[in-house]
Amino acid sequence: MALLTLKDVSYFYEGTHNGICDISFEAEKGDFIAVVGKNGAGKSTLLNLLSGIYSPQHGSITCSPKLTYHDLGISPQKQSIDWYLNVRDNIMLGAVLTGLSKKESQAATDSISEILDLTDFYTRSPDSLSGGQQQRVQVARALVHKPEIMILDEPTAGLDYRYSHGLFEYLKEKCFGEKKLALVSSHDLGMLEDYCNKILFLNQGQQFYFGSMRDFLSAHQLTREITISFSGEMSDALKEELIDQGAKLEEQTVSFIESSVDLNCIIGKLLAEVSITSMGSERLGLKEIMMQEEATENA
Ligand SMILES: Nc1ncnc2c1ncn2[C@@H]1O[C@H](COP(=O)(O)OP(=O)(O)OP(=O)(O)O)[C@@H](O)[C@H]1O
Repeated sequence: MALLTLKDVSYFYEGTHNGICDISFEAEKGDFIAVVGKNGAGKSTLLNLLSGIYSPQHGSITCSPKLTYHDLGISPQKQSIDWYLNVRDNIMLGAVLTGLSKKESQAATDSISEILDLTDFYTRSPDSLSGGQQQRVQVARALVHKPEIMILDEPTAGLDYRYSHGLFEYLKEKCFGEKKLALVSSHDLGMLEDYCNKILFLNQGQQFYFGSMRDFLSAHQLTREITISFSGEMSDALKEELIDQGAKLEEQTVSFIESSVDLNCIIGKLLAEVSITSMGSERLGLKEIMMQEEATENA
């Protein structure tokens, strides 16, 4: 049973063709959804619609059972910290505004602050913190009241590896353990690939794919990336030919997507000029798949 249903949702910024068009999907309790797409694909527009910041100009967004604003935890891309409050009060405000008592709010603030390692900054003003520390305050404020639906727009922006992983571990536990729903955009595709069970892939405001992350990856991982290492000097003509065929050339390696070239032909041409020292292949990651799909779609 879907918790959140989007049907043909469109939104365009006034006087432009920019925005999102005909987005439809159903999200269930326990889903941890990666919202991906390159710059300008429409991720923030969609997340702002889900957050209620914008209203659809066409189509509908419904929740079943009906939830209130307090069931949402929202961390927008643009920072929304109250600069005149200290760190502790900023986070606590997120709890108090959802109707928790002062005592409950204090306990909830301590709990999320422990997880995001913010207790040492409690009395500090947000503008005395680093960008990554401010981002953690904003995320803590969005999550402090343990919302049913978490809408996080680039929550790991500015976070180092340790905090990004800590946050994704927390979200994983909330989604898969406590059956809450999270929709998260990020340019850290490796992290999304590792943690999320579903993916919404937007391209130029359109829905390119929505479904299981595993299915999306395995449908594309039939192709592999081949990397050939060589010694010797390659002629400029061969370099140009390889690049024309979509190969990536580095110092002494050439790599390309298996399905996009005639492998025997490339090996023949390489052997005519250089010595091949090793050859390996790797399954494509989410990043390579998206780059490949966007290139095909936009060609
Ligand atoms: N306030 C605005 N007025 C007009 N156009 C806008 C506005 N905000 C965004 N857009 C345009 O709408 C499209 C979608 O933007 P959006 O911010 O949703 O993309 P995004 O996928 O979140 O990108 P990014 O990865 O860069 O954050 C883009 O073409 C963008 O230029």
